Amino acid sequence: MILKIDNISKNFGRKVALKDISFSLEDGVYGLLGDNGAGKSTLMRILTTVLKPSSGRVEVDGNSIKVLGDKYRSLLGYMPQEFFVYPTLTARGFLEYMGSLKGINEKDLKNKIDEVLEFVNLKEVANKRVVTFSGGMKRRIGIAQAIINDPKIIILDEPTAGLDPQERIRFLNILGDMGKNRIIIISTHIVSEIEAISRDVIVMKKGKLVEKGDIDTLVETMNNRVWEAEVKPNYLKEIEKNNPIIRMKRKNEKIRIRYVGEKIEEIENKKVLPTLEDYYVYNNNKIGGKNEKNN
Ligand SMILES: Nc1ncnc2c1ncn2[C@@H]1O[C@H](COP(=O)(O)OP(=O)(O)OP(=O)(O)O)[C@@H](O)[C@H]1O
Repeated sequence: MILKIDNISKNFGRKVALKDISFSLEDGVYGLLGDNGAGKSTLMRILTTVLKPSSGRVEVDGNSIKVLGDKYRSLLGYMPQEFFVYPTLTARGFLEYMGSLKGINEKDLKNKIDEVLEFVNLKEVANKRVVTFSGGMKRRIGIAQAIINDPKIIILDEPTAGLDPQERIRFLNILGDMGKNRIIIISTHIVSEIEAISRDVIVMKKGKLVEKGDIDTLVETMNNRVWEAEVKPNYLKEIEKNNPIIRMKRKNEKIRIRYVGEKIEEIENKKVLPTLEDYYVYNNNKIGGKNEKNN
């Protein structure tokens, strides 16, 4: 299946939320990265037909999703950042409701519900009301409803927010497997999650597409640009002027840092292998960061 996003723009009044976004996706898991307000949710809402674009079109295998209508929606699974659940509904009741909305017949629905409850690790609380769930449990029931119709396109808006580390790993592993014959798009602020399960990443900034590419190739561009060093705390400000700091950890009276960019000759450095986070922070800082403001 090929999902093509062709010249999509979206304005809210005078606010330009998306500007001329174009790219194509084939089966696989894609990470969608971008700072707050970059336009990730707006793009996802357009892909799920919740919002109409101001201009441009989305196609599946050459057919406009506007023309496909319900046929397209039957291929979709969507977990928004927030969703409404009737206060009286139990987890099972909610999935019955969502499953019937998605046209799953009664005979298959029970098995399907058991399967997805097992998948998201909520079988034991199947008969508890969703309003009583913790944030992480609500996230998981959101994932369950998104996948109940075995969708070919799954769109998850920050699905791991509120999950504890163990649940997060379990969830990411299964998603990786599910991407073999589906298109899965996941937005997250946690760059390492994308690296763990996606081959490709889509980077957005201020409503524009900055990059779409193979993670390994993008990360390679950071070879010889990532360093670790131990510095005195009062030297940090100096470093930050030109080199974004990725991580820091106190070590006795010094601070151990990981930074990106040109090597700072005045300190002792260790060259380290780059990650997607290094790539993201380095490039995010360059485009629209300090450098652009100075122009
Ligand atoms: N309904 C709306 N009305 C007006 N402006 C909106 C609306 N929805 C989004 N925006 C604006 O469009 C821009 C993109 O928002 P969007 O929610 O898509 O970003 P995001 O990348 O998902 O951010 P976050 O990571 O914070 O969820 C923001 O400036 C936002 O304020």
